Amino acid sequence: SEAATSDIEYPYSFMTVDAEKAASRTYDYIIVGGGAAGCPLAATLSQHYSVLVVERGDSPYGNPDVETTGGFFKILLNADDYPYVAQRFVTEDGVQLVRGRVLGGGTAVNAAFYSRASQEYIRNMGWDEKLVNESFEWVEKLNAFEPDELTPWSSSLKNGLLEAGVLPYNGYTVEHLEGTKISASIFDNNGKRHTAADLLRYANPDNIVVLLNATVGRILFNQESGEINAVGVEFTSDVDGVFHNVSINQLSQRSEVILSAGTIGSNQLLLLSGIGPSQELKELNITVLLDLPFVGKGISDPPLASVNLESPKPLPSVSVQVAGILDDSQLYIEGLSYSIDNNATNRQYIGLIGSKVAFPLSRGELRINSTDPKVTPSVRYNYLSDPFDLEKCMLGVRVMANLTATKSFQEYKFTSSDNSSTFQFLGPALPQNQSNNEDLANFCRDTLGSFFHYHGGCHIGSVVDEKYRVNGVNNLRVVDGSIYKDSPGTNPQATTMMLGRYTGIRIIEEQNLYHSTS
Ligand SMILES: Cc1cc2nc3c(=O)[nH]c(=O)nc-3n(C[C@H](O)[C@H](O)[C@H](O)COP(=O)(O)OP(=O)(O)OC[C@H]3O[C@@H](n4cnc5c(N)ncnc54)[C@H](O)[C@@H]3O)c2cc1C
Repeated sequence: SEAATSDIEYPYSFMTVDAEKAASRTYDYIIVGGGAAGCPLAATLSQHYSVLVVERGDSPYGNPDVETTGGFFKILLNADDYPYVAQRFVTEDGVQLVRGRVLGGGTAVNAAFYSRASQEYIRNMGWDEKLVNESFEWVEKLNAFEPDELTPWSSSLKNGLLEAGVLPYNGYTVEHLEGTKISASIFDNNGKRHTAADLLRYANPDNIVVLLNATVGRILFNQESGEINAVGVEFTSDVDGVFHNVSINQLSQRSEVILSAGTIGSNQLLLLSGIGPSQELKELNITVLLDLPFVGKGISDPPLASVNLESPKPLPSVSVQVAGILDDSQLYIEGLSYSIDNNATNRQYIGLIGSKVAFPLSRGELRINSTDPKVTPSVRYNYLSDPFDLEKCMLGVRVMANLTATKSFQEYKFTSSDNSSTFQFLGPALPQNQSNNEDLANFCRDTLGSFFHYHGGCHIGSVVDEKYRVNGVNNLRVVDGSIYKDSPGTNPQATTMMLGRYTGIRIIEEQNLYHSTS
């Protein structure tokens, strides 16, 4: 399919595909990637500084796959052909994942569940709790909606969790609370998705340019008196097909390039720019700018075990509305329903229950094996390699078995001619005997998947400092899910959008401090 052309009307006056024009001036901040973190960060910085966002994907607005609830499943099925809104990749472990390739990033292609990280996580990140709360509220004003009703599958899940003892019942809340809760969705009650791109409504339109269909290939630097300074980025535009360079305002000492290209994209861009483990870079003939051995190391993705039950009655396709949080927040039980078109007359309705190990100890690594920024690097998460993760996964399978044994799930059984009723599974059946550890472990391995909450690789300390500035380089920060060593536990988008806003405010504060002391 064709890339966007300049005559498409965008809802924001500052969105453009005119690469030449966008690159013809300098900016205080160049943000690479307009995803969950990049959009709120850009909107916030534009209140005081000039900002360019360079996003490889197109606009999410007017795209029914992005904007409607049913689109989510289509995205998962169709994620492949360039330049579709999602890009499929398969990890070295063999798990199929996708990445957003559209303004809004993951928030434009995800399962929409909106839930804040726990107070404990916020404290462990060293974040200021007051500013965190204000930043969450800022996001939620535009992007978080209380569902006015639960769909049949979500109701069964909620009631089943309560019957199975995942207590207390916390009702509707965006807070992280142990027990069973309904949380917000980034779909509103008319079924319209609100991506992180909506947070650009907060931007100062005179101070921001959002360039679409433009893929950054590397960061540009100058080196003076032994210092490495980021000065801009090089990108290619899908519209004019040529390379462009764009620079930060080098007269201002505080201008920066900020990577918000997501866990895969930000690690990849550091490596493509010569910042990373020197041996790996040399193997690809990339000139080493800075040997930073931990770039791409320690990445992680919470493993998921799941069961797919066929439903005897139609179920609407819906994303996640309910979560059971248990075992000291180590386990998250969530579910959704979808349908499969077998042929014109036969539609299969499926309810999925997934159990996620929230804080896995297994770690992996990301390596580039191509110098083409459009090619997803090779990633290995080593899912379930740590015995702790397997143990937690097995516990999750027991919970799912208890859940399906509750009254609330009996209506999903099929009755046979001899009047016996059984579940029909799409994929592996839940183990019959929950005390057989081997069966439980096999179920974890056979159904191994992901809710796409992968993160890490630019960890605080080893790659970036506590303000997310890349160690050993001036004017370069990373602000997105790649800074998380541990996952936010819950589904990460709320925390990552909050992080964009939070860091924007922090940068403005740093600048004010700088101006008032200089
Ligand atoms: C299928 C799926 C379902 C999910 N379900 C949920 C859910 O229900 N709830 C939840 O909380 N979270 C969910 N998530 C996770 C959540 O969406 C992500 O954690 C979050 O979007 C990550 O934010 P980020 O800012 O780190 O990266 P992203 O949001 O991925 O943003 C990165 C952006 O950078 C752009 N980019 C990358 N490389 C380049 C480059 N070289 N040049 C220019 N631009 C570039 C990308 O196109 C993208 O727009 C899901 C994710 C997926 C993929």
